[in-house]
Amino acid sequence: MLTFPNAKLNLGLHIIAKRPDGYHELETSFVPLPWADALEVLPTPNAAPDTTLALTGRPVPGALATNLCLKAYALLKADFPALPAAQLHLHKVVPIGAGLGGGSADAAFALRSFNDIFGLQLAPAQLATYARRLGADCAFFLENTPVLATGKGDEFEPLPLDLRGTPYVVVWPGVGISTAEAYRRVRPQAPQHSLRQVLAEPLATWRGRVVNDFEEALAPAYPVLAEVKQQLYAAGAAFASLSGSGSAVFGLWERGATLPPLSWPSPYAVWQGLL
Ligand SMILES: C[C@@](CO)(OP(=O)(O)O)[C@H](O)COP(=O)(O)OP(=O)(O)OC[C@H]1O[C@@H](n2ccc(N)nc2=O)[C@H](O)[C@@H]1O
Ligand SMILES: Nc1ncnc2c1ncn2[C@@H]1O[C@H](COP(=O)(O)OP(=O)(O)O)[C@@H](O)[C@H]1O
Repeated sequence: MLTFPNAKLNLGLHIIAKRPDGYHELETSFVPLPWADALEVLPTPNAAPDTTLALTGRPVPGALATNLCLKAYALLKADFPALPAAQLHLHKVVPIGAGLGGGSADAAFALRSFNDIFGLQLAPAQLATYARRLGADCAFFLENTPVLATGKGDEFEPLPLDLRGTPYVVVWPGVGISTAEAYRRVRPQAPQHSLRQVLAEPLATWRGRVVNDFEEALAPAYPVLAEVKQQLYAAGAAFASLSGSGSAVFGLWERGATLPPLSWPSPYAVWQGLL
């Protein structure tokens, strides 16, 4: 089974409080971004006993066993001991440590592939429970529709936000930022605006009102983030922001606008198109 685990963008991100379990209470929104890895999951040929993962494309740091695709398999195997072995191939495209949720997307798509090819018949709510155990934002990628996320960023409500056809540019500035490190730099605070309310207003009104709290917290250590954001505004973006805990910065243009030619230094990675 071949799937294309896509990335996400965060539109606004309020870090409201630190919880007793060490996680943070959030308010954010997730929208799917059509920038994707490719993940093939097959039953092993001749019923070979071991699950394998071949990696191509962008290097994924860490030991193979820590790859979220294999962690997804291990989680199901613990509950379904008779689960046959699988042969996985992940072609990594989405930058890592980018705030684009690439690892979480791989995990969610892997869970769904195991469910389908091995006929586990897990209902959507059961798959979401497994996904939450793999990462706070992982369950978003099962439905992949715009949501407002609260709690640890794992409780979702549908968001009536239709950005289809909106031109976007996503810039990864050649450096990854660990999510845990980014949270350590933030001072939680109550938000000034209700994100749901501000996102209900036109894109043209979002600048300065749809706020990602990680931007201020990361600015001293990563000045490149503000530089890229400024360049996107200079190029005519209606709204620009850091995604999640960074390091990717994106710009959104009004529907029908033509994206200007933009050039970025190596080793930046850039993706653009229509949402
Ligand atoms: C920041 C966000 C915003 O959408 O996304 P990314 O920028 O990573 O894509 C998410 O909160 C990331 O979700 P996810 O990447 O699934 O996080 P996890 O693997 O569960 O947690 C990684 C680490 O981030 C911190 N963490 C995560 C979520 C949260 N609500 N509070 C936290 O403090 C914890 O230190 C945790 O150990
Ligand atoms: N399949 C995977 N793709 C990307 N990162 C993965 C994967 N499996 C495990 N990881 C680990 O997850 C971390 C980054 O996850 P990722 O979701 O890309 O971060 P972010 O959401 O901030 O972009 C890294 O430590 C990386 O080694």
